[in-house]
Formats: sequence, C-alpha cells, structure tokens
Amino acid sequence: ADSPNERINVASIGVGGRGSGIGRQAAGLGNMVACCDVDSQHAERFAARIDGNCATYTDYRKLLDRKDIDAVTVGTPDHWHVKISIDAMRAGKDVYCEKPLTLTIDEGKQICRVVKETGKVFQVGTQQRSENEQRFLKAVAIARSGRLGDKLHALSSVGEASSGGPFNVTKPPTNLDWDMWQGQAPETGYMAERTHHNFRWWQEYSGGQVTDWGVHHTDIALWALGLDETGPTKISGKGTFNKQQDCYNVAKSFDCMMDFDGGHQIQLTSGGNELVITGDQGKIRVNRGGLTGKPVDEIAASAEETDWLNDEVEKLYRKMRIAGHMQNFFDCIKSRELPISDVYTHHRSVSACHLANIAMILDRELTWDPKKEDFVGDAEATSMLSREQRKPYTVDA
Ligand SMILES: NC(=O)C1=CN([C@@H]2O[C@H](COP(=O)(O)OP(=O)(O)OC[C@H]3O[C@@H](n4cnc5c(N)ncnc54)[C@H](OP(=O)(O)O)[C@@H]3O)[C@@H](O)[C@H]2O)C=CC1
Ligand SMILES: O=C1CO[C@H](CO)[C@@H](O)[C@@H]1O
Repeated sequence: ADSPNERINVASIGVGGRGSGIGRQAAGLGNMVACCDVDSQHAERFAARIDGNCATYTDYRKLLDRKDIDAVTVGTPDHWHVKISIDAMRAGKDVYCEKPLTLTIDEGKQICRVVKETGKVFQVGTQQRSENEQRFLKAVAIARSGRLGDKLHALSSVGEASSGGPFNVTKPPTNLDWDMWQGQAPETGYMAERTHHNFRWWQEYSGGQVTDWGVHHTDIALWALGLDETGPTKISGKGTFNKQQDCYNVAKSFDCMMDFDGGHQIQLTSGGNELVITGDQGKIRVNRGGLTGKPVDEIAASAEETDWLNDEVEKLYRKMRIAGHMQNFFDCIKSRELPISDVYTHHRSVSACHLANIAMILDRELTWDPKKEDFVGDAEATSMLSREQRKPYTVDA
C-alpha cells in the first residue's frame, strides 16, 4: 500500500447511505481530506469517522475550488450526478460517480463529451462489473462465447418501486440547504419524503427502479450480449404510475421489451432480482448471490474449461488487477487507463433504462436510432431526451 505521502488526496460529495460507503472505501486508498453534503449533519457524521483532517462543506463548489484535491467520489441523488461530475472534471479532479449516472439521455451525451475533453479518469459505481466473486464477469464471458446460442434473450429483473403519499409540505430542517438539494429539478416545497434515500421514488430526481437497480443488470446484459456500444431499435412497455399530486410517481411495476439489431432482446421487468440469459443452446442465471445453470455446471466440472473461463474473465477486465471497484478507480488514476465501468458503456446502459421509462410514460412502442441516439419520427419522444433545468444548476457542456 502507498504511504500517506504517496497517496492522492480525495474528497467525497454526497455522504448519505452509499456515498459514505464509497467515501470510506476511498479513504482506505487515499487521504480523505474533505467531504460535502447539503445536509450538514451527514457531512459532520462522515468526517467524524475519518482519521485525520476531513474538512466539511455544504456547497460542493467550494470543495472543488481546492487545488490540493486530486479525485472525488459522488454519492448524491441522481439529479446531481452529471452537474457535479462535470464541474469536478473541469476543476481537474478524477471522478468516481454513483450509478445511474444520468437523469436524461442528453446528460449522458454531455458527460461523455467532458470526459473526452478533459482526459479525466471516470469510474461509474456499477460495481457488479468488479465484485461479487466475478459472477457477473463469468456470466458475460459465457454469454459472449456463443455457448448459449447466437440470439439471446436477457431478462433483467429488479424489485418494484415503493408507493406512498400524498405527503405534506413542511419547513426544511435548519441543517439542510433545500434549494441546493433540489438543484436542476423543478422548485417545490420541502417534503421529508423527497430526501434521505427516498428521492428514487420521484421522477423529478430519478428514473425509479428502472434506472436505480435496473441499470445494474441491464449494464451486464448489454455487455453479455455484445451490445454495450449501441442501443435497442424498438422499445415497448407497460408500467403502473401513481399520477396523484405529491405522491411517489415513478413506475411501481413495469415490464418493457427492447429489441436489438441481430435479434437479441433485453426485457426489463419488476419481479425478483436476477439476470437470466437464454439462447437456444442454454440458459444461465446470475445475481449478487450466485451464478447457476447447466453451462455453469459443465464448465465447473472441467479443469480445462475452468481455466478457459478464468482467462476470459481476465480479458474482459482488460488484464487489469481485479481487486474491487474502488481499487480499479485508484489503479486507473495511476495508469490513466479506462476504468472497468467507463462512461461510454454506462451511457448506453442507462440510456436503455431511460428509453424503457420514456416508452412506458408515452405508453407506445418507440423506434430508436442507436447511431444518431434519437427517436425516429417522434418529436414528443425526442423532447424527452432532455429536461428543463432550473437555474443556476443547469448542466452546460
Ligand atoms: N452502487 C451501489 O450499490 C449503490 C448506489 N447507490 C447510488 O448512490 C446514490 C445515493 O443514494 P443513497 O445513498 O441511497 O441516497 P442518500 O439519500 O442516502 O444519500 C444522498 C446524500 O446526498 C445528499 N445530497 C443531496 N444533494 C446534494 C448536493 N447537491 N451536494 C451534496 N450532497 C447532496 C443527500 O442529502 P439528504 O440526506 O438531505 O437527501 C444525502 O445525504 C444514488 O445515485 C444511488 O443510486 C445507492 C445505493 C447503493
Ligand atoms: O446496488 C444497490 C443496492 O440497493 C440500492 C437501493 O436500496 C440501489 O440504489 C443500489 O444500486
């Protein structure tokens, strides 16, 4: 391990649930010198658990002004990911940002441009690419080998979203900067149920389970099917939405189908939590708890095939050391390589989830041109590639 003097200086922005988890991982690999949260109590709680001097901020722009910070983690709600990440890269920092990276498809195009423009190292927090005993990497390798068949169907299944409301507007707590919390989102009265983990049940800040958990399995599905640099051509789906005022309003249950050139399909549905990949030659099932299926058993029974699978995993990980998702970020900061969950493939993964939401909201089949990254002949759908953003929190790139 590097000595404190050789370690880079890191800072964490958004230190609630997951943000404090990735912040602590980063603190184990670098010198954690600052943190920021619009809820000052969250920032103080995080800083108190760090050895040494971790300064606290409630405005991330002040933290980014510091020249001694080399890299940041971003664990805010989704509607802040792109703005903070772009500002951080332009301030010269490498970035590890949580998934789902974007709120809209246009934000994805913007952040890809800025990663290219600045040459910064950018890791997205889709840790299934690195962790869980490489089960997902093995599933990807098996699917990509052709062993399951040529035309594959991936069922990306995640839990339903929470329902609740109507909720009441109250006074924001004094430890919270509510204006900053809302950022680009439409201004509204404070409701405790919009904050502290629950942002993910509101379309204003998130795509619900479709993007929150959906992007984890859909990311692996696209990789497994060799579609991680493209997108579907047809998208259709049904979702149940609560349209009442002041209620959680993301799709509670959903079932969407995405068709790709070449005959592959990805189905994104609410139900259990697993990715099932099926072809005419076989079927495998993977989630964080296991990788199962006849092809998996056959490989495990053969030393030669087991070696083959381990080699394929190494190649998929581009021969980088596999030692955790945050470690991969730190390794890439040194080597300047593309991290394993790079911005370009993640943009495609989260775009697929956004497309599923748009098809459900419009309640019709959509035709998508994955090269142009636009709908074909559908101005209403095209208008949903971006959102109006509240000033001064607009994303400019
Ligand atoms: N990869 C993974 O396994 C996981 C990833 N995630 C991702 O992490 C992100 C955070 O989720 P989660 O931890 O559940 O949410 P939390 O609400 O627990 O944490 C978000 C924190 O960010 C704060 N915040 C909001 N806006 C800003 C801002 N502009 N600047 C600084 N801080 C801000 C929030 O304040 P307040 O508390 O007042 O809302 C809160 O403290 C999400 O994008 C989620 O998808 C989450 C879980 C696991
Ligand atoms: O992996 C995950 C675990 O669950 C969280 C929801 O509570 C998700 O946000 C997250 O991506």
